[in-house]
Amino acid sequence: MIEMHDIWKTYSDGTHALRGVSVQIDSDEFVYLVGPSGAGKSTFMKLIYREEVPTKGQISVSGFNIGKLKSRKIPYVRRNIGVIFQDFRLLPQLSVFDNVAFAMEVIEAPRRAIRKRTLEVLELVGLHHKQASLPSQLSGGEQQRVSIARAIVNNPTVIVADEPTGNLDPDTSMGIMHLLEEINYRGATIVMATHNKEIVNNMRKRVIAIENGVIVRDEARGEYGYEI
Ligand SMILES: Nc1ncnc2c1ncn2[C@@H]1O[C@H](COP(=O)(O)OP(=O)(O)OP(=O)(O)O)[C@@H](O)[C@H]1O
Repeated sequence: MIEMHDIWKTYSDGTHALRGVSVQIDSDEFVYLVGPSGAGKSTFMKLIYREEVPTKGQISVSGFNIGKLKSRKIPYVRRNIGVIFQDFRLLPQLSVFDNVAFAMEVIEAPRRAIRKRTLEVLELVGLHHKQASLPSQLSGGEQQRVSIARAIVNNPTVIVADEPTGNLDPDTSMGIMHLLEEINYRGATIVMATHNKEIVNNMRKRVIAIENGVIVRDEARGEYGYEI
């Protein structure tokens, strides 16, 4: 569960990226975050995975008041949140297996558990057979599936995806969406920022629209609602 109460985010140059956002997202939800460029979507997501802290207001994720978290607790909370980016952000010198395993190594999981779980999530994303490849040897869709495997390997309760299909063609994008649906079905909350009208209109889910740092629309089975 994610709760924001009167969240304001003002960057150091005075930009008001979010202006009084209040929202509740339940544990089983899949939410699309839409809105024009510069509306505040990435900022909304960064507050969830604690890349940024709010200037004002309260935010809690899975019961943690993450705006006011003690620094020693940050790694513990972060492992409960998987993040997926448009540009994949894989480590180019590491194999597919090691890119995924790395996320478990940093939390000091036991070696055998790392091997078992890494192979399990690579199977889930359909890349078991590519475990020894380098990211540069994969297609864009395959690289995104590795980044999804990395995001879910520690069993997070929340997945934040910022334009996950932004660099992918329509067919590959649908494959990624089905994978995210499966992960949601298995119990993770998913918040996904997107400019992809077809996906939002074809896979009807809750849509939260942000404009100018304010939530202007919040619909249970919403539409994209913008022309581009
Ligand atoms: N680190 C920063 N310092 C100053 N201003 C920032 C910073 N990050 C974002 N902004 C500004 O905050 C506002 C919201 O940006 P944000 O990245 O959240 O928008 P967005 O909706 O994700 O846009 P896009 O769809 O283009 O990714 C914009 O005006 C942006 O220029």
